[in-house]
Amino acid sequence: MGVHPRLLLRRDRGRDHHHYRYGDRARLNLSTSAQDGSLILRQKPRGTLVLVVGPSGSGKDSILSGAEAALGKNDLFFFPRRDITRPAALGHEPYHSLSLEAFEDRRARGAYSLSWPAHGLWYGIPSAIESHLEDGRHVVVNVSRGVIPEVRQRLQPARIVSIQVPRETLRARLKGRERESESDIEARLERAATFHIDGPDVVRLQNDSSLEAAINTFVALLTNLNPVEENALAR
Ligand SMILES: Nc1ncnc2c1ncn2[C@@H]1O[C@H](COP(=O)(O)OP(=O)(O)O)[C@@H](O)[C@H]1O
Ligand SMILES: O=P(O)(O)OC[C@H]1O[C@H](OP(=O)(O)OP(=O)(O)O)[C@H](O)[C@@H]1O
Repeated sequence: MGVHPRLLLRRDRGRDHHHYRYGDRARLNLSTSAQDGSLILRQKPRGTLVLVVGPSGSGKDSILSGAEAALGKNDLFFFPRRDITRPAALGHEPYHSLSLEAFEDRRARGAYSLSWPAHGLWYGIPSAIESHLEDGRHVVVNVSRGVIPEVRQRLQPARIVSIQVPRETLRARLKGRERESESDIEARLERAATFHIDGPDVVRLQNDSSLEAAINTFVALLTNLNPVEENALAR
């Protein structure tokens, strides 16, 4: 005999509707009709995990921060803070700075949904994103291109927004940012060419003209997210 998943019932922060969950994927919303008081049962879609990826200096943080300014107060979206083993307040991304020891401890205790090393640092995305996704909220975050396979396996539906910038523009932007040394900049330019990102869940976003134009395109994409058909991903 097969094992049936548990049916979970929870009231959503005092609001006038309930969520039912059956197994990992099926979520049902039960609410009351304002017109005649009848009960309405709807399937609630899981939120999409939006990965902003691209080489160092391509504008990930700038585009994310513009989108957060536009949508951060909208309850349909969640923009998590990353944990980074980098000293505090280097650059404009509002991250949570911590020591390598503290990071390893948190990682061992399951505090991160995703984590990776890059540029001599460790990065972590808090595991809280998973309950936001389950609640139907879209989670938007800057990650390494290296975590894409894991996300495709474990955290569907996902959308990968790949930021595109010509190499010489990248070099000029990294110099202008004044966060890294010359040799760090060269290493980041080398790394820029090491990933090839493709698939039906990938959207390419050019950031070679004004930042405002790129932010507007990204915000339009976020407000029109449609899940990619799962069978398209399996191909
Ligand atoms: N469209 C753009 N035009 C001009 N400068 C930009 C543009 N997008 C980003 N920048 C600048 O380029 C630098 C790198 O951007 P940043 O957002 O830090 O990139 P990333 O997070 O991908 O490393 C920053 O100094 C930023 O202000
Ligand atoms: O594996 P890659 O795709 O090359 O990415 C490496 C790292 O670079 C980015 O971080 P961060 O925003 O701190 O660095 P950046 O500002 O220099 O891009 C990205 O979020 C990864 O953590």
